[in-house]
Formats: sequence, structure tokens, C-alpha cells
Amino acid sequence: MVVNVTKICCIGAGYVGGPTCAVIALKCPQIQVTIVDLNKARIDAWNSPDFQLPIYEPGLEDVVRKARGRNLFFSTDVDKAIQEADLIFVSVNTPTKKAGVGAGFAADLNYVELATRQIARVANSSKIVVEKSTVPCRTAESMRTILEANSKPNVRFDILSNPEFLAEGTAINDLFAPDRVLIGSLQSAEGKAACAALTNVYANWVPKERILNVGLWSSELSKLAANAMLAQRISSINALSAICEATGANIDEVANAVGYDSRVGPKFLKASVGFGGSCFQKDILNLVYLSESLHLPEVAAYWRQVVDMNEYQKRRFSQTVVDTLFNTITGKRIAVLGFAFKADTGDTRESAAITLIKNFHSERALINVYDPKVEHAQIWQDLTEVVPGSTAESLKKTITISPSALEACKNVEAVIIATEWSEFKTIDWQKVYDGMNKPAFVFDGRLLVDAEKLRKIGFKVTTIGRGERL
Ligand SMILES: NC(=O)c1ccc[n+]([C@@H]2O[C@H](COP(=O)([O-])OP(=O)(O)OC[C@H]3O[C@@H](n4cnc5c(N)ncnc54)[C@H](O)[C@@H]3O)[C@@H](O)[C@H]2O)c1
Ligand SMILES: O=c1ccn([C@@H]2O[C@H](COP(=O)(O)OP(=O)(O)O[C@H]3O[C@H](CO)[C@@H](O)[C@H](O)[C@H]3O)[C@@H](O)[C@H]2O)c(=O)[nH]1
Repeated sequence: MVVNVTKICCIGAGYVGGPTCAVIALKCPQIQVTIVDLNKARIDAWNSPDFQLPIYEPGLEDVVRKARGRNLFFSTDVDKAIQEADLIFVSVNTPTKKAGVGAGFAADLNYVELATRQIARVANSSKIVVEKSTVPCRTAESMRTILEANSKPNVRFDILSNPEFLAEGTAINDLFAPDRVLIGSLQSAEGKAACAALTNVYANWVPKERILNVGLWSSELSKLAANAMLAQRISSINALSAICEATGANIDEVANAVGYDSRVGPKFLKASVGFGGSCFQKDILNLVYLSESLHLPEVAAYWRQVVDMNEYQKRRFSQTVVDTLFNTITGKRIAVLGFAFKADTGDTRESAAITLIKNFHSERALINVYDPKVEHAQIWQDLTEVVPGSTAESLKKTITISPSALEACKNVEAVIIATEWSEFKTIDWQKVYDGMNKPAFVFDGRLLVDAEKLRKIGFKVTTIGRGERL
């Protein structure tokens, strides 16, 4: 049984595995941390001499610069890292299933299962195996069954659940000072000992009272519950934004008034064009599937509505653009500012901007896109996935990726703010206005710009959740 962790392996060098284990390495110089991935290009980028890391995250480069080569290593040799480690994080992707039973809802646990089988196959000594990926309730049970059925003599596996709560764009701060670290274990003596071993790793920098030790199933479910409740707040405020637009109320004022109640709190009440990101939708659909599997249709319908409301918000916003531009955008050029699913990340998974552009494209608009961080190849890949039968070449006839916000806005009829990048607040809006066709429309899907200031310049401004228009 492992009691003192000296070597950690992390399987999966993505948005979670990379930053999380880089921070563990930084904060625990006595522990050797090896992050492995099957994706060679990704590992090469983590190892690149000029720190061209595969993901953009404020503060991440500094962490990697300090720890890489000291006690932090990136490798494609998964077997070796598993064999050497006494604690293994499984931090692989768990996307929504695309085919088979539960398609469109359930989590695809194929990557988790393959990683688990690989651990069982190559491990020569006892390990603590930690579920870091977000998984349905009782996945640890399946992992344990696989590990125990395939383990070598005298090799013992203890399974922990340690879901990650970092948000992209603030990952390093979230990891340095987490609201809580959740560790789920079996309540047996061995389970509790494994839990203590991982607790000691985090205790190198996280106050003990913020490290919560709970049962395995509670830990797994808490992760889905936390995301569902955060997304539910956004859908609630977005539902209210529709009422504001119809009545003349102002969603910022409503959110502020509601958030002042200390029982509600002010965070995650920002109306928007819809939440995106790789987690919220996936994890709620997972919860819906779990509820249905447990024969709880009312519970499933309740959570399902959070995703439905998000889809409605994106549709509603797209429709407002068309309605306001005199009921047609065919042949009109519009600028979409922002492509990432939120500011301070280059990640585009489930970004609302993708749906908006798809909708505008289907109305045969001409579109200029600008994002300060997203790679052009990623934009083409995302758009070809949502426009049936398209290729990057065919899309380039009507969609252009612009090198700056100012360029994107030249000669357009309307500017759509899709991501809350702070640079969109500070661009020279007078210059934008001068370069646009008139009337010059701005649609603020992020409550980002000072609408009054823009109106004084001459813009016709529509802001999500505000009754007063243009
Ligand atoms: N992205 C987030 O902000 C976030 C936050 C909290 C939790 N999560 C959860 O964490 C998990 C990982 O998410 P992510 O965003 O880091 O995903 P990701 O796709 O960025 O990274 C996963 C990595 O795992 C690698 N991988 C898959 N199978 C492997 C195997 N058998 N051996 C080695 N490498 C393998 C993939 O190549 C990929 O690079 C998911 O379950 C997600 O729901 C994500
Ligand atoms: O008031 C708000 C807050 C967020 N958003 C949007 O919601 C999405 C998600 O934002 P955020 O939660 O900040 O980013 P994620 O990186 O998706 O992080 C969420 O998902 C992660 C993956 O599970 C969890 O670990 C985090 O705790 C959880 O916040 C983005 O499109 C935001 O623009 C809003 O529209 N209004």
C-alpha cells in the first residue's frame, strides 16, 4: 500500500492534466511528476524549448518554466511513467457519446477504460489510481473491477475520486488557491489511507480545512452537481434576460439586485449569448442520462431544461440580429468579435460563437471573424464540423479570419460581440464607426461595452437583456 507519494504520473496532458500537475510539481519539489499523453504533438509542445505550450492559460508558462526539467516531465512513454509512479491521475477526455446506447447524453468512458486497462497491464507495484476526469457516478467501481481483474500478484490498487474544479482562463489562480479540493475514497482503512496520501500532496499548499474527504460516489456526483448548478444560474439569468428585453427592465440591474442577497451571491449571474466550454453541456447531459437510467424522468427533465434554455438563448440572439438588420442578412457583411468560449482562453469547445456563425452563414451572410488567441486552423475545423458538407476552402468564400478587431469591422453592417475579451472594450470605437457602413449596428452578447458611449458615437446598439434598443 502506498502511504507516501514520491512519484506521480498523470495520464492526459490536456487542459486539466497539464496545468493541474504542473502546479503540483511547482508546489511539491520533493515529488517527481511525469505527465504523459498519446498525442506526440501535444507532448512536443509541452517540451518546446521556447515554451510554445499547447494551451493558452495566463500564468501557466511561468509555472512550467520553473518546474520543467526539475521535477516536472512530459513524455509519450506512458508505460514507463505508470511503472515508476506510486500515484496515477487519470485525466483523459470524457466527451459525450456520439453513437450507441446513450448517444448524445452519456459520457464516453472509452478513454478512461483504456487508460485503466493500461495501468492494470503494466503496473508491477501497488498504486493509488485517481479519477481526475469528470465521470458518471460509480465509474470508480468499474475502474476497480477492471484493475482487480487484471492485476499482477502482490499489486494493490486503491481508487480515489479527485474531480477538478478549475475554470479555463483562471486555471492557475484556481489551482493555487482552490475553493476546495475534493477527495472521495472508500471508507475502508485502505481507502482512508490512500485518501490521506493524496491529502498530504495537496496540503503542501492548500489549507487543510479546504481539503474535503468524502465517499467515492459523493465525490463523483458533486462534480456533476457543481457544474449543473453553475450552468443553471446562467440559464436562469438568461431566461430573465428575455423578459428584460420584452419589458424594458435591465438584466444587469436585476442580476445585481438579486445577487446582493447573500443567500444567492453575485457570481455567475452574467447574462450572455449562452454558456460554452467543454464541460457544462456535457456534464449536464451526463446528469440527465444518469437520472433517466435511475428512472427519475422529472429530475432528468429539470436539468435538461438548463441546456435547452442555453440553445434558446443562442437562437434568440441570432434572430435578434436578423430582425434588427431589416429582416435579412443575406449578402451583408458582419463582424464576429471573439471565437473562444470565454475570454483568456484559446479553447473553442462548444463556443457560442460557433453556433452564431453557423446561423449567420445559413442566412448567407458574409462574415469576418476575429479572436486574439484562437488558432486559425481551429476556427476552420470548428466551422466545417457544424456546416454540413463544407470544407475550409468552401467556407472561405463567405467567411474571413481577420488579423485584428479593427480589420474585422471594416466595411461591415454590424459588429457582434461573442466573447468577453477585454480588448473589445478598449478598441477605438470611433475608428470602428468611421470604417463601417451606416447605419452601424453593434450587438453586445456579453454586456461588455458602454452602450451609451457607443450610441453617442452614432452606433445603433442592442445589448442582451436590455429593454432599450438601438
Ligand atoms: N477543461 C476543463 O476546464 C476541465 C475542468 C475540470 C474537469 N475537466 C474534465 O477533465 C477531463 C479532461 O479534460 P481536458 O479538458 O483536459 O481534456 P483534453 O482533451 O484537453 O485532454 C485529454 C488528453 O488525454 C489524452 N489521452 C486520452 N486517452 C489517453 C491514454 N489512454 N493515454 C494517454 N493519453 C490519453 C488525449 O490525447 C488528450 O490530450 C474531462 O473529463 C473533463 O470533463 C475539464
Ligand atoms: O456569469 C456567467 C459566467 C460564465 N458564463 C459563461 O459560461 C461558460 C463557462 O464559463 P466558466 O465556468 O467560467 O469556464 P469553464 O472553464 O467552462 O469552467 C466550468 O467548467 C469546468 C469544467 O468542469 C469546471 O471545473 C469549472 O468549475 C466551471 O466553472 C463560458 O462560456 C462563460 O462565458 C456566462 O455566460 N455567465
